[in-house]
Amino acid sequence: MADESSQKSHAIFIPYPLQGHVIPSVNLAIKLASKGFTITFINTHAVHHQTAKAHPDIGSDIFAKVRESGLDIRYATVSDGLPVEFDRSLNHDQFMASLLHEFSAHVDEVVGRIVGSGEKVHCLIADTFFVWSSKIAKKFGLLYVSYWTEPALVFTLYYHLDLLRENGHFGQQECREDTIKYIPGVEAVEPRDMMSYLQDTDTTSVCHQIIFNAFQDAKNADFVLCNTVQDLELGTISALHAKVPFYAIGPIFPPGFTKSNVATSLWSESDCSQWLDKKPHGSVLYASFGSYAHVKKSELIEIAKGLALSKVSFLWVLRPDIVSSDDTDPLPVGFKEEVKDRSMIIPWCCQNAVLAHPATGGFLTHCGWNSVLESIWCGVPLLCFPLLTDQFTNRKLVVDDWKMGITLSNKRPITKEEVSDNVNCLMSWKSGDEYRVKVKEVRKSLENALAPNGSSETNLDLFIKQLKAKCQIKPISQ
Ligand SMILES: O=c1ccn([C@@H]2O[C@H](COP(=O)(O)OP(=O)(O)O[C@H]3O[C@H](CO)[C@@H](O)[C@H](O)[C@H]3O)[C@@H](O)[C@H]2O)c(=O)[nH]1
Repeated sequence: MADESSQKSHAIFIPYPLQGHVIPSVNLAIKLASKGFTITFINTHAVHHQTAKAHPDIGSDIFAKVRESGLDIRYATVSDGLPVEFDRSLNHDQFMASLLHEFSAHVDEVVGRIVGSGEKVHCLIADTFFVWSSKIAKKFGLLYVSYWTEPALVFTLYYHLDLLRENGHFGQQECREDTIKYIPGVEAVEPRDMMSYLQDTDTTSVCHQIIFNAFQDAKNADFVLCNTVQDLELGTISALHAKVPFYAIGPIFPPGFTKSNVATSLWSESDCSQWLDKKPHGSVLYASFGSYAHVKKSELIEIAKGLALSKVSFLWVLRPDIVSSDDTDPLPVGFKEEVKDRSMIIPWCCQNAVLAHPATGGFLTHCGWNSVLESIWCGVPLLCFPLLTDQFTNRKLVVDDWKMGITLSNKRPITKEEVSDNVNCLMSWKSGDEYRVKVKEVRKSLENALAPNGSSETNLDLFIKQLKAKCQIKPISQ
Protein backbone atom coordinates (compact mmCIF):
# COMPACT_ATOMS: atom_id res chain seq x y z
CA MET A 1 0.00 0.00 0.00
CA ALA A 2 1.21 3.50 -0.81
CA ASP A 3 2.54 5.29 2.23
CA GLU A 4 2.19 9.02 2.97
CA SER A 5 5.29 9.89 0.90
CA SER A 6 4.38 7.99 -2.27
CA GLN A 7 1.37 10.08 -3.27
CA LYS A 8 0.97 11.92 -6.54
CA SER A 9 2.34 15.45 -6.71
CA HIS A 10 -0.48 17.93 -6.29
CA ALA A 11 -0.08 21.43 -7.74
CA ILE A 12 -2.37 24.40 -7.44
CA PHE A 13 -2.01 26.20 -10.79
CA ILE A 14 -2.94 29.87 -11.17
CA PRO A 15 -2.57 31.42 -14.63
CA TYR A 16 -2.40 35.17 -15.22
CA PRO A 17 -5.98 36.08 -16.17
CA LEU A 18 -5.20 37.03 -19.78
CA GLN A 19 -5.78 34.91 -22.89
CA GLY A 20 -2.09 34.67 -23.87
CA HIS A 21 -1.27 33.26 -20.42
CA VAL A 22 -4.32 31.05 -19.83
CA ILE A 23 -3.70 29.06 -23.06
CA PRO A 24 -0.11 27.94 -22.30
CA SER A 25 -1.11 27.36 -18.66
CA VAL A 26 -3.96 25.02 -19.59
CA ASN A 27 -1.58 23.20 -21.96
CA LEU A 28 1.05 22.80 -19.24
CA ALA A 29 -1.57 21.66 -16.74
CA ILE A 30 -2.66 18.90 -19.15
CA LYS A 31 0.96 17.88 -19.72
CA LEU A 32 1.69 17.66 -16.00
CA ALA A 33 -1.53 15.75 -15.34
CA SER A 34 -0.60 13.30 -18.09
CA LYS A 35 2.66 12.75 -16.18
CA GLY A 36 0.73 11.81 -13.07
CA PHE A 37 0.18 15.13 -11.31
CA THR A 38 -3.01 16.11 -9.59
CA ILE A 39 -3.72 19.68 -10.68
CA THR A 40 -6.15 22.15 -9.15
CA PHE A 41 -6.44 24.82 -11.83
CA ILE A 42 -7.83 28.18 -10.74
CA ASN A 43 -9.20 30.68 -13.24
CA THR A 44 -10.67 34.02 -12.27
CA HIS A 45 -14.47 34.31 -12.25
CA ALA A 46 -14.12 36.81 -15.11
CA VAL A 47 -12.01 34.52 -17.32
CA HIS A 48 -14.38 31.64 -16.65
CA HIS A 49 -17.45 33.79 -17.35
CA GLN A 50 -16.05 35.01 -20.68
CA THR A 51 -14.94 31.49 -21.68
CA ALA A 52 -18.37 30.09 -20.84
CA LYS A 53 -20.04 32.84 -22.88
CA ALA A 54 -17.87 31.84 -25.86
CA HIS A 55 -18.49 28.09 -25.34
CA PRO A 56 -22.05 27.69 -23.99
CA ASP A 57 -21.58 23.89 -23.64
CA ILE A 58 -18.79 23.93 -21.03
CA GLY A 59 -20.90 24.62 -17.97
CA SER A 60 -18.96 25.28 -14.81
CA ASP A 61 -15.83 23.24 -15.55
CA ILE A 62 -13.52 23.66 -18.55
CA PHE A 63 -11.71 20.41 -17.72
CA ALA A 64 -14.78 18.12 -17.55
CA LYS A 65 -13.90 16.39 -20.86
CA VAL A 66 -10.21 15.76 -20.11
CA ARG A 67 -11.14 14.36 -16.72
CA GLU A 68 -13.22 11.72 -18.52
CA SER A 69 -9.98 10.62 -20.20
CA GLY A 70 -8.52 9.93 -16.76
CA LEU A 71 -6.54 13.08 -16.03
CA ASP A 72 -6.81 14.35 -12.47
CA ILE A 73 -7.41 18.05 -13.11
CA ARG A 74 -9.77 19.81 -10.75
CA TYR A 75 -11.13 23.27 -11.42
CA ALA A 76 -12.01 26.25 -9.27
CA THR A 77 -12.56 29.95 -9.82
CA VAL A 78 -11.63 33.00 -7.78
CA SER A 79 -12.42 36.71 -7.87
CA ASP A 80 -9.79 39.08 -9.29
CA GLY A 81 -11.26 41.82 -7.13
CA LEU A 82 -13.53 43.33 -9.79
CA PRO A 83 -17.13 42.55 -10.80
CA VAL A 84 -17.39 39.87 -13.49
CA GLU A 85 -18.99 42.17 -16.09
CA PHE A 86 -16.45 44.99 -15.55
CA ASP A 87 -14.84 45.97 -18.89
CA ARG A 88 -11.20 45.06 -18.24
CA SER A 89 -10.13 45.94 -21.77
CA LEU A 90 -11.50 49.48 -21.58
CA ASN A 91 -10.25 50.00 -18.01
CA HIS A 92 -6.89 48.30 -18.35
CA ASP A 93 -5.01 50.15 -15.62
CA GLN A 94 -7.78 49.60 -13.08
CA PHE A 95 -7.73 45.90 -13.95
CA MET A 96 -3.95 45.71 -13.51
CA ALA A 97 -4.19 47.67 -10.24
CA SER A 98 -6.70 45.13 -8.99
CA LEU A 99 -4.32 42.29 -9.88
CA LEU A 100 -1.53 44.14 -8.10
CA HIS A 101 -3.42 45.04 -4.92
CA GLU A 102 -6.61 42.97 -4.54
CA PHE A 103 -6.05 39.60 -6.13
CA SER A 104 -3.70 38.13 -3.55
CA ALA A 105 -6.33 38.33 -0.78
CA HIS A 106 -8.71 36.21 -2.85
CA VAL A 107 -5.97 33.75 -3.81
CA ASP A 108 -4.91 33.48 -0.18
CA GLU A 109 -8.44 32.56 0.77
CA VAL A 110 -8.94 29.89 -1.91
CA VAL A 111 -5.48 28.31 -1.44
CA GLY A 112 -6.10 28.31 2.32
CA ARG A 113 -9.42 26.54 1.77
CA ILE A 114 -7.88 23.81 -0.42
CA VAL A 115 -4.92 23.23 1.88
CA GLY A 116 -7.17 23.41 4.96
CA SER A 117 -9.50 20.72 3.57
CA GLY A 118 -6.84 18.17 4.44
CA GLU A 119 -5.89 17.67 0.79
CA LYS A 120 -2.10 17.25 0.49
CA VAL A 121 -0.80 19.96 -1.86
CA HIS A 122 2.89 20.20 -2.75
CA CYS A 123 3.39 23.29 -4.88
CA LEU A 124 1.90 26.45 -6.25
CA ILE A 125 2.47 26.97 -9.98
CA ALA A 126 1.79 30.61 -10.71
CA ASP A 127 2.57 33.01 -13.53
CA THR A 128 5.84 34.90 -13.04
CA PHE A 129 3.97 38.21 -13.40
CA PHE A 130 2.14 37.71 -10.09
CA VAL A 131 3.65 39.72 -7.26
CA TRP A 132 2.53 37.51 -4.37
CA SER A 133 3.34 33.93 -5.34
CA SER A 134 6.34 33.16 -3.13
CA LYS A 135 4.65 34.72 -0.08
CA ILE A 136 1.45 32.72 -0.47
CA ALA A 137 3.39 29.53 -1.23
CA LYS A 138 5.50 30.03 1.88
CA LYS A 139 2.49 30.78 4.08
CA PHE A 140 0.90 27.43 3.16
CA GLY A 141 4.12 25.41 3.13
CA LEU A 142 4.16 24.94 -0.67
CA LEU A 143 7.02 25.11 -3.14
CA TYR A 144 6.74 27.98 -5.61
CA VAL A 145 7.00 27.10 -9.30
CA SER A 146 7.09 30.21 -11.44
CA TYR A 147 5.70 29.82 -15.00
CA TRP A 148 7.16 32.16 -17.62
CA THR A 149 5.19 32.27 -20.88
CA GLU A 150 7.62 34.46 -22.85
CA PRO A 151 11.15 33.86 -24.21
CA ALA A 152 14.15 33.41 -21.92
CA LEU A 153 15.64 36.59 -23.41
CA VAL A 154 12.72 38.60 -22.04
CA PHE A 155 13.01 36.91 -18.64
CA THR A 156 16.69 37.69 -18.37
CA LEU A 157 16.24 41.36 -19.33
CA TYR A 158 13.65 41.81 -16.56
CA TYR A 159 15.79 39.74 -14.19
CA HIS A 160 18.72 42.09 -14.80
CA LEU A 161 16.80 45.34 -14.41
CA ASP A 162 19.30 46.57 -11.83
CA LEU A 163 22.14 46.06 -14.29
CA LEU A 164 20.23 47.97 -16.97
CA ARG A 165 19.57 50.75 -14.47
CA GLU A 166 23.20 50.93 -13.28
CA ASN A 167 24.39 51.16 -16.87
CA GLY A 168 21.93 53.89 -17.77
CA HIS A 169 19.84 51.85 -20.21
CA PHE A 170 16.73 51.97 -18.04
CA GLY A 171 15.03 54.29 -15.60
CA GLN A 172 16.77 57.57 -16.52
CA GLN A 173 15.30 60.70 -18.05
CA GLU A 174 17.72 60.25 -20.98
CA CYS A 175 18.61 56.60 -21.41
CA ARG A 176 21.68 55.43 -23.30
CA GLU A 177 20.94 54.43 -26.87
CA ASP A 178 23.98 52.27 -27.57
CA THR A 179 23.91 48.48 -27.83
CA ILE A 180 23.53 46.54 -24.56
CA LYS A 181 26.33 43.99 -24.29
CA TYR A 182 26.62 43.18 -20.60
CA ILE A 183 23.60 40.95 -19.87
CA PRO A 184 24.99 37.49 -19.07
CA GLY A 185 24.44 35.11 -21.96
CA VAL A 186 23.08 37.79 -24.29
CA GLU A 187 25.54 38.89 -26.96
CA ALA A 188 23.82 42.15 -27.90
CA VAL A 189 20.44 43.82 -27.65
CA GLU A 190 19.49 47.21 -29.01
CA PRO A 191 17.54 49.37 -26.55
CA ARG A 192 14.71 49.66 -29.13
CA ASP A 193 14.34 45.85 -28.98
CA MET A 194 13.74 45.77 -25.24
CA MET A 195 10.22 45.23 -23.90
CA SER A 196 8.11 48.38 -24.21
CA TYR A 197 8.03 48.86 -20.43
CA LEU A 198 11.83 49.07 -20.36
CA GLN A 199 11.77 51.74 -23.07
CA ASP A 200 9.40 54.03 -21.12
CA THR A 201 10.85 57.07 -19.35
CA ASP A 202 7.92 57.22 -16.92
CA THR A 203 8.36 54.10 -14.79
CA THR A 204 5.61 54.84 -12.27
CA SER A 205 2.75 53.07 -14.10
CA VAL A 206 0.89 50.16 -12.55
CA CYS A 207 2.51 47.77 -15.08
CA HIS A 208 5.95 48.92 -13.92
CA GLN A 209 5.00 48.26 -10.30
CA ILE A 210 3.85 44.78 -11.32
CA ILE A 211 7.11 44.06 -13.15
CA PHE A 212 9.36 45.36 -10.35
CA ASN A 213 7.52 43.43 -7.65
CA ALA A 214 7.03 40.27 -9.70
CA PHE A 215 10.72 39.96 -10.55
CA GLN A 216 11.66 40.60 -6.95
CA ASP A 217 9.33 37.76 -6.01
CA ALA A 218 10.59 35.49 -8.82
CA LYS A 219 14.01 35.51 -7.16
CA ASN A 220 12.40 33.38 -4.43
CA ALA A 221 11.06 30.77 -6.86
CA ASP A 222 12.04 27.16 -6.23
CA PHE A 223 11.71 26.45 -9.97
CA VAL A 224 11.12 28.55 -13.08
CA LEU A 225 9.47 26.78 -16.00
CA CYS A 226 9.76 28.62 -19.31
CA ASN A 227 7.75 28.00 -22.47
CA THR A 228 10.76 28.36 -24.72
CA VAL A 229 12.84 25.97 -26.78
CA GLN A 230 16.26 25.19 -25.32
CA ASP A 231 18.09 25.02 -28.65
CA LEU A 232 16.82 28.40 -29.77
CA GLU A 233 18.01 30.30 -26.69
CA LEU A 234 20.89 28.19 -25.49
CA GLY A 235 23.31 30.99 -24.48
CA THR A 236 20.68 32.94 -22.56
CA ILE A 237 19.42 29.83 -20.79
CA SER A 238 22.89 28.58 -19.86
CA ALA A 239 23.73 31.94 -18.28
CA LEU A 240 20.44 31.94 -16.38
CA HIS A 241 21.25 28.51 -14.96
CA ALA A 242 24.01 30.14 -12.89
CA LYS A 243 21.36 32.18 -11.05
CA VAL A 244 17.93 30.56 -11.35
CA PRO A 245 16.62 26.96 -11.38
CA PHE A 246 15.40 27.54 -14.93
CA TYR A 247 13.81 24.81 -17.12
CA ALA A 248 13.18 25.36 -20.85
CA ILE A 249 10.20 23.05 -21.28
CA GLY A 250 8.72 24.46 -24.48
CA PRO A 251 7.14 24.41 -26.84
CA ILE A 252 4.03 23.68 -24.82
CA PHE A 253 1.14 23.06 -27.23
CA PRO A 254 -2.27 21.41 -26.73
CA PRO A 255 -2.26 17.67 -27.40
CA GLY A 256 -3.32 17.35 -31.03
CA PHE A 257 -2.36 21.01 -31.67
CA THR A 258 -5.39 22.04 -33.76
CA LYS A 259 -8.05 20.71 -31.42
CA SER A 260 -8.10 20.90 -27.67
CA ASN A 261 -10.49 19.15 -25.33
CA VAL A 262 -10.38 22.19 -23.08
CA ALA A 263 -12.14 25.40 -24.06
CA THR A 264 -9.72 28.29 -23.66
CA SER A 265 -10.84 30.95 -26.17
CA LEU A 266 -12.37 34.03 -24.59
CA TRP A 267 -14.28 34.81 -27.80
CA SER A 268 -16.30 32.38 -29.85
CA GLU A 269 -14.34 30.93 -32.77
CA SER A 270 -15.53 31.47 -36.36
CA ASP A 271 -15.03 28.46 -38.60
CA CYS A 272 -12.73 29.47 -41.46
CA SER A 273 -11.95 26.01 -42.81
CA GLN A 274 -14.40 26.06 -45.73
CA TRP A 275 -13.16 29.46 -46.85
CA LEU A 276 -9.53 28.35 -46.55
CA ASP A 277 -10.23 25.04 -48.34
CA LYS A 278 -11.05 26.97 -51.52
CA LYS A 279 -7.78 28.93 -51.55
CA PRO A 280 -4.59 27.82 -53.31
CA HIS A 281 -1.69 26.46 -51.26
CA GLY A 282 0.22 29.15 -49.35
CA SER A 283 -1.84 32.00 -50.85
CA VAL A 284 -3.55 33.41 -47.73
CA LEU A 285 -2.09 35.94 -45.32
CA TYR A 286 -3.40 35.38 -41.81
CA ALA A 287 -3.49 38.59 -39.74
CA SER A 288 -4.07 38.79 -36.00
CA PHE A 289 -2.81 40.96 -33.18
CA GLY A 290 -3.54 38.59 -30.31
CA SER A 291 -5.85 39.06 -27.40
CA TYR A 292 -4.47 41.95 -25.43
CA ALA A 293 -2.86 44.86 -27.27
CA HIS A 294 -4.83 47.63 -28.93
CA VAL A 295 -4.03 49.16 -32.30
CA LYS A 296 -4.31 52.91 -32.96
CA LYS A 297 -7.24 53.58 -35.24
CA SER A 298 -5.07 55.52 -37.70
CA GLU A 299 -2.66 52.53 -37.97
CA LEU A 300 -5.48 50.04 -38.33
CA ILE A 301 -6.80 52.10 -41.24
CA GLU A 302 -3.36 52.12 -42.92
CA ILE A 303 -3.13 48.34 -42.49
CA ALA A 304 -6.61 47.90 -44.01
CA LYS A 305 -5.72 50.14 -46.96
CA GLY A 306 -2.37 48.36 -47.37
CA LEU A 307 -4.09 44.97 -47.44
CA ALA A 308 -6.52 46.29 -50.06
CA LEU A 309 -3.61 47.62 -52.14
CA SER A 310 -1.64 44.36 -51.89
CA LYS A 311 -4.25 42.28 -53.78
CA VAL A 312 -3.34 39.33 -51.52
CA SER A 313 -6.10 37.11 -50.03
CA PHE A 314 -6.30 37.51 -46.28
CA LEU A 315 -8.00 36.17 -43.18
CA TRP A 316 -8.09 38.92 -40.55
CA VAL A 317 -8.94 38.45 -36.90
CA LEU A 318 -10.26 41.73 -35.58
CA ARG A 319 -11.33 41.51 -31.96
CA PRO A 320 -14.29 43.73 -31.14
CA ASP A 321 -11.99 45.78 -28.85
CA ILE A 322 -8.97 45.92 -31.19
CA VAL A 323 -9.06 49.73 -31.16
CA SER A 324 -11.20 50.09 -28.05
CA SER A 325 -14.33 48.40 -26.76
CA ASP A 326 -16.17 51.67 -27.30
CA ASP A 327 -15.21 51.75 -31.01
CA THR A 328 -16.19 48.33 -32.32
CA ASP A 329 -16.33 49.18 -36.06
CA PRO A 330 -13.06 50.99 -36.81
CA LEU A 331 -12.51 49.88 -40.45
CA PRO A 332 -12.67 52.52 -43.21
CA VAL A 333 -16.09 52.94 -44.86
CA GLY A 334 -16.39 50.72 -47.95
CA PHE A 335 -13.33 48.58 -47.05
CA LYS A 336 -15.17 45.30 -46.47
CA GLU A 337 -17.05 45.73 -49.76
CA GLU A 338 -13.81 46.49 -51.64
CA VAL A 339 -12.01 43.32 -50.45
CA LYS A 340 -14.96 40.97 -50.08
CA ASP A 341 -13.89 38.58 -52.87
CA ARG A 342 -10.54 37.80 -51.30
CA SER A 343 -10.96 38.30 -47.57
CA MET A 344 -12.58 36.93 -44.47
CA ILE A 345 -12.79 39.24 -41.44
CA ILE A 346 -13.79 37.64 -38.16
CA PRO A 347 -13.63 38.44 -34.43
CA TRP A 348 -11.73 35.27 -33.38
CA CYS A 349 -10.80 31.82 -34.72
CA CYS A 350 -8.98 28.63 -33.81
CA GLN A 351 -5.57 30.11 -34.65
CA ASN A 352 -3.72 26.81 -34.58
CA ALA A 353 -6.13 25.35 -37.16
CA VAL A 354 -5.71 28.42 -39.41
CA LEU A 355 -1.91 28.35 -39.18
CA ALA A 356 -1.85 24.61 -39.85
CA HIS A 357 -4.06 24.95 -42.96
CA PRO A 358 -2.12 24.47 -46.22
CA ALA A 359 -3.65 27.65 -47.70
CA THR A 360 -1.99 29.84 -45.06
CA GLY A 361 1.30 31.22 -46.40
CA GLY A 362 2.16 34.12 -44.06
CA PHE A 363 1.25 35.62 -40.70
CA LEU A 364 0.93 39.34 -40.06
CA THR A 365 1.36 39.26 -36.29
CA HIS A 366 1.95 41.45 -33.25
CA CYS A 367 4.61 38.86 -32.19
CA GLY A 368 2.91 37.51 -29.07
CA TRP A 369 5.11 34.62 -27.95
CA ASN A 370 2.41 31.96 -28.39
CA SER A 371 1.77 33.16 -31.93
CA VAL A 372 5.49 33.01 -32.72
CA LEU A 373 5.81 29.42 -31.46
CA GLU A 374 2.60 28.31 -33.21
CA SER A 375 3.69 29.89 -36.49
CA ILE A 376 7.10 28.18 -36.34
CA TRP A 377 5.40 24.85 -35.68
CA CYS A 378 3.27 25.33 -38.79
CA GLY A 379 6.21 26.52 -40.92
CA VAL A 380 4.54 29.90 -41.60
CA PRO A 381 6.88 32.94 -41.98
CA LEU A 382 6.00 36.12 -40.13
CA LEU A 383 5.40 39.77 -40.91
CA CYS A 384 6.06 41.50 -37.61
CA PHE A 385 4.09 44.41 -36.20
CA PRO A 386 4.95 44.55 -32.48
CA LEU A 387 2.66 46.69 -30.34
CA LEU A 388 3.53 46.29 -26.67
CA THR A 389 5.50 44.49 -23.93
CA ASP A 390 7.73 41.54 -25.05
CA GLN A 391 6.55 41.80 -28.68
CA PHE A 392 9.46 44.12 -29.63
CA THR A 393 11.98 41.66 -28.21
CA ASN A 394 10.22 38.73 -29.87
CA ARG A 395 10.45 40.58 -33.20
CA LYS A 396 14.23 40.76 -32.78
CA LEU A 397 14.37 36.99 -32.28
CA VAL A 398 12.13 36.30 -35.29
CA VAL A 399 13.68 38.77 -37.77
CA ASP A 400 17.25 39.54 -36.66
CA ASP A 401 18.28 36.24 -35.04
CA TRP A 402 16.23 33.52 -36.71
CA LYS A 403 15.64 35.34 -40.02
CA MET A 404 12.24 33.75 -40.56
CA GLY A 405 10.28 36.92 -41.14
CA ILE A 406 10.32 40.62 -41.88
CA THR A 407 9.37 43.76 -40.00
CA LEU A 408 6.23 45.53 -41.20
CA SER A 409 7.79 48.93 -40.67
CA ASN A 410 10.87 50.35 -38.96
CA LYS A 411 9.18 53.64 -38.22
CA ARG A 412 5.82 54.82 -37.01
CA PRO A 413 3.32 55.83 -38.22
CA ILE A 414 3.14 53.07 -40.81
CA THR A 415 1.91 53.76 -44.32
CA LYS A 416 -0.37 51.73 -46.57
CA GLU A 417 2.39 51.53 -49.20
CA GLU A 418 4.86 49.79 -46.86
CA VAL A 419 2.10 47.46 -45.65
CA SER A 420 1.31 46.48 -49.22
CA ASP A 421 4.97 46.17 -50.27
CA ASN A 422 5.91 44.02 -47.27
CA VAL A 423 2.83 41.82 -47.54
CA ASN A 424 3.77 41.15 -51.17
CA CYS A 425 7.42 40.58 -50.27
CA LEU A 426 6.47 37.89 -47.73
CA MET A 427 3.74 36.26 -49.82
CA SER A 428 5.46 36.22 -53.22
CA TRP A 429 6.99 32.85 -54.09
CA LYS A 430 10.28 34.43 -55.06
CA SER A 431 11.01 37.01 -52.37
CA GLY A 432 9.27 35.09 -49.56
CA ASP A 433 11.14 31.87 -50.18
CA GLU A 434 14.13 32.59 -47.95
CA TYR A 435 11.79 33.13 -44.97
CA ARG A 436 9.84 29.96 -45.71
CA VAL A 437 13.08 27.98 -45.86
CA LYS A 438 14.32 29.54 -42.60
CA VAL A 439 11.12 28.97 -40.64
CA LYS A 440 11.25 25.30 -41.59
CA GLU A 441 14.82 25.11 -40.32
CA VAL A 442 13.79 26.70 -37.02
CA ARG A 443 10.88 24.27 -36.83
CA LYS A 444 13.43 21.46 -36.63
CA SER A 445 14.51 22.78 -33.22
CA LEU A 446 10.92 22.49 -32.04
CA GLU A 447 10.59 18.99 -33.49
CA ASN A 448 13.79 17.96 -31.72
CA ALA A 449 12.62 19.48 -28.45
CA LEU A 450 9.36 17.51 -28.64
CA ALA A 451 10.93 14.21 -29.73
CA PRO A 452 11.28 11.47 -27.09
CA ASN A 453 14.32 12.47 -25.02
CA GLY A 454 14.17 15.95 -26.54
CA SER A 455 14.79 19.01 -24.36
CA SER A 456 11.11 19.73 -23.67
CA GLU A 457 10.48 16.27 -22.25
CA THR A 458 13.88 15.90 -20.57
CA ASN A 459 13.70 19.26 -18.83
CA LEU A 460 10.13 18.70 -17.69
CA ASP A 461 11.07 15.26 -16.33
CA LEU A 462 14.09 16.74 -14.56
CA PHE A 463 11.88 19.40 -12.97
CA ILE A 464 9.43 16.72 -11.81
CA LYS A 465 12.22 14.62 -10.36
CA GLN A 466 13.72 17.56 -8.48
CA LEU A 467 10.32 18.75 -7.28
CA LYS A 468 9.57 15.30 -5.89
CA ALA A 469 12.96 15.17 -4.23
CA LYS A 470 12.33 18.55 -2.60
CA CYS A 471 8.89 17.40 -1.42
CA GLN A 472 10.22 13.96 -0.50
CA ILE A 473 7.65 12.21 -2.65
CA LYS A 474 8.61 8.70 -3.72
CA PRO A 475 7.75 7.54 -7.24
CA ILE A 476 4.25 5.96 -7.30
CA SER A 477 5.59 2.54 -8.29
CA GLN A 478 7.72 2.14 -5.14
O1 LIG B 1 -8.22 34.42 -33.27
C1 LIG B 1 -7.38 33.99 -32.47
C2 LIG B 1 -6.27 34.74 -32.03
C3 LIG B 1 -5.41 34.16 -31.11
N1 LIG B 1 -5.64 32.92 -30.65
C4 LIG B 1 -4.72 32.31 -29.67
O2 LIG B 1 -4.49 33.24 -28.61
C5 LIG B 1 -3.15 33.16 -28.17
C6 LIG B 1 -2.58 34.55 -28.24
O3 LIG B 1 -1.35 34.57 -27.58
P1 LIG B 1 -0.13 35.49 -28.09
O4 LIG B 1 0.10 35.31 -29.51
O5 LIG B 1 1.02 35.21 -27.20
O6 LIG B 1 -0.66 36.97 -27.93
P2 LIG B 1 -1.39 37.77 -26.71
O7 LIG B 1 -2.74 37.30 -26.55
O8 LIG B 1 -1.21 39.19 -27.05
O9 LIG B 1 -0.48 37.35 -25.46
C7 LIG B 1 0.02 38.03 -24.33
O10 LIG B 1 0.79 37.03 -23.67
C8 LIG B 1 1.92 36.54 -24.40
C9 LIG B 1 2.57 35.45 -23.55
O11 LIG B 1 2.93 35.95 -22.31
C10 LIG B 1 2.89 37.68 -24.73
O12 LIG B 1 3.97 37.20 -25.50
C11 LIG B 1 2.13 38.76 -25.48
O13 LIG B 1 2.98 39.85 -25.80
C12 LIG B 1 0.96 39.23 -24.63
O14 LIG B 1 0.25 40.26 -25.27
C13 LIG B 1 -2.44 32.18 -29.09
O15 LIG B 1 -2.31 30.94 -28.44
C14 LIG B 1 -3.37 32.05 -30.28
O16 LIG B 1 -3.35 30.77 -30.90
C15 LIG B 1 -6.70 32.18 -31.08
O17 LIG B 1 -6.91 31.04 -30.69
N2 LIG B 1 -7.55 32.76 -31.98
